[in-house]
Amino acid sequence: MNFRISLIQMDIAFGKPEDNFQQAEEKITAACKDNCDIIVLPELWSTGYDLARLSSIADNHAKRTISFLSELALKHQVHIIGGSIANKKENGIFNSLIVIDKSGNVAHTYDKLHLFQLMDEHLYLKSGTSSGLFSLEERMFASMICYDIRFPEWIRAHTTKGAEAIFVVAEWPKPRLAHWKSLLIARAIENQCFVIACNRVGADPDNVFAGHSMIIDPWGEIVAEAGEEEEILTASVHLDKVTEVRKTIPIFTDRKPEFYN
Ligand SMILES: NC(=O)CCC(=O)C(=O)O
Repeated sequence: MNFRISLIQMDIAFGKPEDNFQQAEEKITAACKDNCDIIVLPELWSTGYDLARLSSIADNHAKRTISFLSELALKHQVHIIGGSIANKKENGIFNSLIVIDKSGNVAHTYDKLHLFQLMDEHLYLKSGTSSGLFSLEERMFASMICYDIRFPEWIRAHTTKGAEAIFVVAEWPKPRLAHWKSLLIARAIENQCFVIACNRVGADPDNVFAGHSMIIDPWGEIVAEAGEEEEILTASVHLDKVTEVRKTIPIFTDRKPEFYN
């Protein structure tokens, strides 16, 4: 099975949801002209890391985001991995990834598990408790948010349950670009799965972001890689490659989890 996937590598207006909703709509509409099956947005795409103002700009129970993305998904008949957004719930604000299927329904939500202290997430956000596992068109995937890629055991917990591709949404800063690339390639090789990673570009008051969104195949080869400017990166992903690589080097049958703790 093939999916044509478009990553929206965008700049994000700091703390300005109105501007970001408008540009997300324009970019999703542009990506859909290229006949993609799945669209991916970056982390915290509607607010950026304006954490100090989240109590006034976070989306209340993700209502606005869900209705906005559902309408676009239905209109263009496209699945949307809706990046992540600041999601205000009764018990705090979460960094929530939302997947909308092409019928406009919420297929999955995942609240970021590992909060990134270097960017103060632990001071403003609550850590999630949900799994990243989800399915679209009867294929299993996993969702991860940025810092999560530094936790191989968390990603492994999803590939042992059948995930064939990992979607990563990110606001990854430029000084650690080498880590971004190496970690994504390592996660693809060790899990023999596709890694589909959408980062942002531009800057906020504290960071300059790296871009270099990429799609990596289960052999660790880069299928497509963006530069450091705004871009819609589109490529086809052939999921049969996962089975092929897992047959060639059968790590999932050779592993000995009983020795790992
Ligand atoms: N937004 C994030 O989680 C950033 C993670 C990051 O920069 C890292 O080095 O890890």
